[in-house]
Amino acid sequence: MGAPILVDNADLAVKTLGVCRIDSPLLPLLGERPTTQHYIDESDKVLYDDTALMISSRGVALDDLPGFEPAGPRRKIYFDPSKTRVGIVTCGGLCPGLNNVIRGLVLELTSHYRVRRIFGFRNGYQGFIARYGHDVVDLTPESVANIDEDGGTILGSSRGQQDPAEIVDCLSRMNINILFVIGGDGTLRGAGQIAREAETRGEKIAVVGIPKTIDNDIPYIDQSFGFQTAFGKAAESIRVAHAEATSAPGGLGVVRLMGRHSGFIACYATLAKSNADVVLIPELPFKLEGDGGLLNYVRRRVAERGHAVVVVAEGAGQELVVGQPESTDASGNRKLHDIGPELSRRIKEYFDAEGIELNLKYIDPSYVIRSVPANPYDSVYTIRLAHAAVHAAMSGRTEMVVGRWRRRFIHIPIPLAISQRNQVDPAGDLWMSVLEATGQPPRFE
Ligand SMILES: Nc1ncnc2c1ncn2[C@@H]1O[C@H](COP(=O)(O)OP(=O)(O)OP(=O)(O)O)[C@@H](O)[C@H]1O
Ligand SMILES: O=P(O)(O)OC[C@H]1O[C@](O)(CO)[C@@H](O)[C@@H]1O
Ligand SMILES: [Mg+2]
Repeated sequence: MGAPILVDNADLAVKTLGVCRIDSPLLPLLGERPTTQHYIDESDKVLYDDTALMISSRGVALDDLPGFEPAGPRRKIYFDPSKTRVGIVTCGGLCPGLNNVIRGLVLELTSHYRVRRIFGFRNGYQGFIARYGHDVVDLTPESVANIDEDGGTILGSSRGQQDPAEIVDCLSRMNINILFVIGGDGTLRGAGQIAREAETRGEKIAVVGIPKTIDNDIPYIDQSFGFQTAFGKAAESIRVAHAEATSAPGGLGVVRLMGRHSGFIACYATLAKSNADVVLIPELPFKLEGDGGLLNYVRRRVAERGHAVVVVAEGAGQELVVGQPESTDASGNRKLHDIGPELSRRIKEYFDAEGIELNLKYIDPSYVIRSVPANPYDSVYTIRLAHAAVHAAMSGRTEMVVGRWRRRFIHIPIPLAISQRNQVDPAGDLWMSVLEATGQPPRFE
């Protein structure tokens, strides 16, 4: 049986604004380097398939094998640096490393390419829209020098739909040639619209994204920046919950972590601090009642060990919260019901009804995990993504994001990056590791 063919070369082709005629200022650094494990030449590609079955199922010649365009500096670039004007914007929820990306972009643009004008647009896509009255910020090596020491984003962020035509009007008025967009799936949808609006008008504006998501829900990326910092911080809450639970009779810690549609934070935080007994993720519905239900399992676990810790991702068990109104945020994302308190209430009720002592401590680190500065791993990762984004934009790539696929830095067309959501695969080895670490059954049903 052949493996399914997921994408082909047409899906992976990145748009360019035109022929590159200008020698890159980085040329002296580039030399003649062959592709190795540590470097990939611009003429090469990073293969999409990496198993023999996937490759053989295509029945194609090597040239036709789908491969991502590698990131990195090009020998020829599209934009003349001395005349290039750049914009940077951050949108959506916070993520560790946003300031690192801004800093990395500014330093690479100025130090190597000698770009002179870089504008920071304030408060997400609102920053382009005149009626909001947000000033633009001049970004210089001096103004970004130490911003990586702080969480958040010096530019501010926002949610809420803005008109791509108005955004392109603004970019044209300001003669901006390159726009760097740092944001999640919604932001990248917006970035795609901006790139296409510019294209329709015949404007040569490169729109390059740096995908941001603590939920790690953007596909075709090994892991998103800030994710490691976020789950590391989340793991501290699991440790706290465990300490509380083990220090009281009938101790139970319930930890609610972010993750709307993807349970990666819950899984990784649990594996990082493997003393949770149960992990609940949005990808796997669960039943509370009955022999195979969660309540019975938690009761048994507390009886056997004297304590237990339950980790629940915010998008898990939404169907269990009834009678609350449905709503959306400014960007149209569904606002989730708060599963943490509801789950705690149901567990308490159950233990009360069974007449079993319970000392439940509820912990929700909430925004703490995403507003902290990037850890050293994410600091390295963000600066490398920023470098890759600058090289891509200067060479005229557009409607694309930078990413890392199997440890290689690559270019991903925006339509592909927003084509689906990255989720924990209940049949995959990550979830298997979670089951191994917690000892919980594969399903509560
Ligand atoms: N479907 C869409 N089409 C065009 N633009 C969008 C769309 N969804 C969101 N946007 C734009 O992207 C911005 C950010 O979107 P959103 O609030 O969904 O955050 P996000 O980028 O997905 O990040 P997060 O991971 O925090 O949700 C919004 O200000 C909005 O203008
Ligand atoms: O409260 P806010 O800022 O709208 O964002 C909350 C959401 O943003 C995220 O952190 C993603 O950016 C989700 O995990 C969370 O549900
Ligand atoms: Mg989103």
